[in-house]
Amino acid sequence: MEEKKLAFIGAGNMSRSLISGLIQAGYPAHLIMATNPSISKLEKLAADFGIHISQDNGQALEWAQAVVLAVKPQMMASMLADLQAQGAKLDNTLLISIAAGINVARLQEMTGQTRIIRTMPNTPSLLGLGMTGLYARPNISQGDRDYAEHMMQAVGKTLWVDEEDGINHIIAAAGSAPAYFFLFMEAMAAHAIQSGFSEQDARLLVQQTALGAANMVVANPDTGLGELRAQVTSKGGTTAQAIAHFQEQGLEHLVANAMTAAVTRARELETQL
Ligand SMILES: NC(=O)C1=CN([C@@H]2O[C@H](COP(=O)(O)OP(=O)(O)OC[C@H]3O[C@@H](n4cnc5c(N)ncnc54)[C@H](O)[C@@H]3O)[C@@H](O)[C@H]2O)C=CC1
Ligand SMILES: O=C(O)[C@@H]1CCC=N1
Repeated sequence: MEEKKLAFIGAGNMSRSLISGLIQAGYPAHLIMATNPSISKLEKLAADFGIHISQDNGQALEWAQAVVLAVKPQMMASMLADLQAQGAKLDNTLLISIAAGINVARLQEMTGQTRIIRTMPNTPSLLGLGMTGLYARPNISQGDRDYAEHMMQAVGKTLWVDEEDGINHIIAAAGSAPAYFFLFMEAMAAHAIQSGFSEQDARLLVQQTALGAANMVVANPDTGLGELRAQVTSKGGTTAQAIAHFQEQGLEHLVANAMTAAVTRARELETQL
């Protein structure tokens, strides 16, 4: 991929995931910078990955050819206003936002520029197993689209959406979704512990099964998810009882409602931030 000088503004969980994935994929550390108000996270990033660090967003902007906007959505407006008050110029930089709930129109207002790509990654990017949605308006060049796509492909899979609201559905299906699986695993592990397993053994049982199930899905692209489930579910057996219980309790409905709640919140943020 093209190797631009790339700055991450906001050195939190998601920046760490992306930086780690990029370094593992061979992106040169000397072409990456991260900024944060507090030094501790920065020092850890520098120690772990050998990247440049700075507490000065203006310095990062001056240095970088592409900038990942990775602060919390609620911090974005003030962070960008501070930058502009310092006299920082945003015009010549490709801006790649990973923030939930801030649309391109709002980012244009906040930055006074239009070279913006909106993305929605997720934390498994840390391991190169991310899933990222991307959206760009028609004004964005193919070169900039390719750069953002290749950057995210270095840390996982990518999917472009044609309509910006598609990003909100990516949030529900991928950005927020690792947490759904963690919640499910937490519930399973808690019950396994109640059944007498040690914490360590409960975690082993759950994590190895989740890993195996995910790999079964990946290894069998032509087999439907329902079919994979059916292969585990012997007629009159134990799985059938568990699945029947999930279905009687409305699991599908619950999942759909939870995903809708994530989309609703993303849209709500878009009107507030
Ligand atoms: N955590 C996740 O799974 C995902 C998060 N996102 C988006 O990524 C963004 C960051 O989320 P997280 O990494 O989870 O949050 P985080 O809170 O871990 O990281 C944000 C970082 O920004 C720093 N920060 C605050 N003000 C700053 C400023 N003025 N200049 C520079 N840095 C500043 C904070 O100190 C913090 O380290 C959010 O906009 C979120 O919507 C997107 C996809 C997934
Ligand atoms: O919870 C959030 O708002 C962010 C966006 C997707 C994952 N974390």
